[in-house]
Amino acid sequence: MSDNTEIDDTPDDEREVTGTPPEDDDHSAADDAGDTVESGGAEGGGLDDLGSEVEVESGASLDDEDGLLGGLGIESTSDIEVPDRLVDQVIGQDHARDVIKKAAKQRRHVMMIGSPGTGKSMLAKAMSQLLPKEELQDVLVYHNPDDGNEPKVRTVPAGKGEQIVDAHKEEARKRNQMRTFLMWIIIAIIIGYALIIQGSVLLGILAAGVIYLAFRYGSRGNDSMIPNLLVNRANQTTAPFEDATGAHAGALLGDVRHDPFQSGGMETPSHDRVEAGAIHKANKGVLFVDEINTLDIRSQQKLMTAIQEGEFSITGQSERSSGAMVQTEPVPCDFIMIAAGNLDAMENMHPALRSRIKGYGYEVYMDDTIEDTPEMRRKLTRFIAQEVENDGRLPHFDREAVEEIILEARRRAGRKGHLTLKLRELGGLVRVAGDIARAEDQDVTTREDVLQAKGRSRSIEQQLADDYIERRKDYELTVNEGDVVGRVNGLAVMGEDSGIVLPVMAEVTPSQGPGQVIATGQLKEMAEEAVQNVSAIIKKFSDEDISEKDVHIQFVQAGEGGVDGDSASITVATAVISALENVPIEQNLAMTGSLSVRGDVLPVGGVTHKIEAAAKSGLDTVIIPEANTQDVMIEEEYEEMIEIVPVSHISEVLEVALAGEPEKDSLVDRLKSITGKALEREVGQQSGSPSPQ
Ligand SMILES: Nc1ncnc2c1ncn2[C@@H]1O[C@H](COP(=O)(O)OP(=O)(O)OP(=O)(O)O)[C@@H](O)[C@H]1O
Repeated sequence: MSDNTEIDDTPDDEREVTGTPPEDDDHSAADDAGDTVESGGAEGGGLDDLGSEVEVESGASLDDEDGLLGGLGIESTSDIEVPDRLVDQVIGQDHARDVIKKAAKQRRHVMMIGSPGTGKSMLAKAMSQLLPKEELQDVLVYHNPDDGNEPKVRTVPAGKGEQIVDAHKEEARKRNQMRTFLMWIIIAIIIGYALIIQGSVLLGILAAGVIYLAFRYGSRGNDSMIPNLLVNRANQTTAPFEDATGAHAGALLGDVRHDPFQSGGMETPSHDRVEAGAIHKANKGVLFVDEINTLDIRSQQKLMTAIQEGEFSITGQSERSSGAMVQTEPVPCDFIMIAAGNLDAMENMHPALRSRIKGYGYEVYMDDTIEDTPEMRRKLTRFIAQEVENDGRLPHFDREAVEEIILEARRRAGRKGHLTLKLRELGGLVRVAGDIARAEDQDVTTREDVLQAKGRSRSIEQQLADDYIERRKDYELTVNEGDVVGRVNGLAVMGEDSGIVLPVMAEVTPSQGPGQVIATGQLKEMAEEAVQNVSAIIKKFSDEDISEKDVHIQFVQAGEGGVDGDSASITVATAVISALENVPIEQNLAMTGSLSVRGDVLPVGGVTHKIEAAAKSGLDTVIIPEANTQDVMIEEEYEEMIEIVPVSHISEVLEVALAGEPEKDSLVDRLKSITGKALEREVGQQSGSPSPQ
């Protein structure tokens, strides 16, 4: 199979998978051959062909589309042929891939916004492979005899530059040979004259020295005729790809080196000190700038000029250097720019540069996840093959190892029915697993290796979170049994992929003046909002008005972890109700959820990691928002350890979390007896807003 192979874009539910490759007269392999720019949105790899090309394992049927490998009948990833073109190696990101193909054809700029490791620079590189390499040019800088500080710039077809420089060098060499020959003749004559006619050896040596120096420095002029090959595109197999991420002005826009001698015959001619910037090296190719907002504003402005003009003179970037005196004629920089970054990058980039890209190009948002279909699982299998082949040293993965990686891709998606597209990180797992197998001299990487790799390739946050959980156990800080008034085990996330138990304590005291919410640190705002939201509910169901009391909230050891948004607001509300009513809370449970003013429990992020943290901390029940149930993808080992209770209303939270029976007619009693919908209605009426249907 090659990049020219048949491509199956048919949706899974429409395609019948059989042992023979699907036939498609309109899209034959020959159609794709030689297609440099447009592939009609098709993707290479032809994974659906695999069943016919590789031996199908007994029992592994291609009709088994629900299998983890999407029905692929392979024994290991070595049975998969990796497409040659980078654009065909991209997994998912269909929109971005189509845009790249279109933009390559139309020579448009592209802005790609999205999470790290989702394939932005890979696509940019892929674009450079789609551009015609016939247009590539070499750039030469020549000495300008009229103005030494304004070197001349000339372009020639790729490969010609070297020939021109060689020809000049040869000419200079011949001229130097002639001069040297002449010099020695003159020296011989002078020495002969001094010895024979004048009879003075000293005079002869002095005269010879003077002549030698005169010839030596006089001949330097010859070198100044040799042009400087600023951009050399000889032997280039694709259009250039230049990564200017984090480049300082000189590396981006070109520079002229300082010359300490500057005059007196020792100086280096200015054209020889000119250095190309990434914008010039990217001429006729792709300039990729990640985190574009980190470029200083001056560089962004100049980049904009370069985009507009398609050429940009090179000058010394340091004002105090002699290079600043030099400014070349305009140097071509006709590149396609791919600006990348996360959402912040977009907000902080120079508005004129942004509008330039917007006006003359495309903007793409990269996907973090993709729907989990048999087709995608087949592609993920190919991804593993790609990573193994690109590394060059790793053993291929057997079926079970591939299955384990696909399960991990599901887990990392954090969304039911999806697979992660943060493939750099997943590729990291593939490499660690492969390294483990290699260290053991295995022929293939097995499921065991992947499981070991998962343990080893934990992020810093995961390691910190586990350490934190262990330390809390050591100091017996995690309370996981009995019941306590005003204390609730909350849950928080650390980084992107780990959770911790974050207890919240509340105390309600009479206030001297108007009541306040007293909480410290960055969580103060969230605590205040949570208390405000719960106060409407409390007011409705009791004679208490907590706005007349001081509510103290403490996030125990919150400095060690983070709370995302308001994901601890049901925790705060429960702790406040418990403290106010003096009703204890079960300590064997933890909770996460966001509280609305009407008492609804709204979805939050990182539930899987939070649930796992609760299990690791020895808790046996966890309350999560009902809307998050579809996101739960905890590891098998935790499934037995913890019961997950989905809730949609604060009344259900209290039902589960409060210990013992509340006093008749108390706030808690009333709250517990009311269903979510009824409470919604009552609070809705109280606040004068219509209740939802
Ligand atoms: N969609 C994808 N398809 C195939 N491989 C991918 C994809 N996304 C990432 N990878 C793998 O991850 C590696 C890193 O991806 P890449 O550098 O393109 O990410 P990025 O989005 O540019 O990230 P960053 O913004 O951090 O530079 C790639 O070389 C490739 O191995």
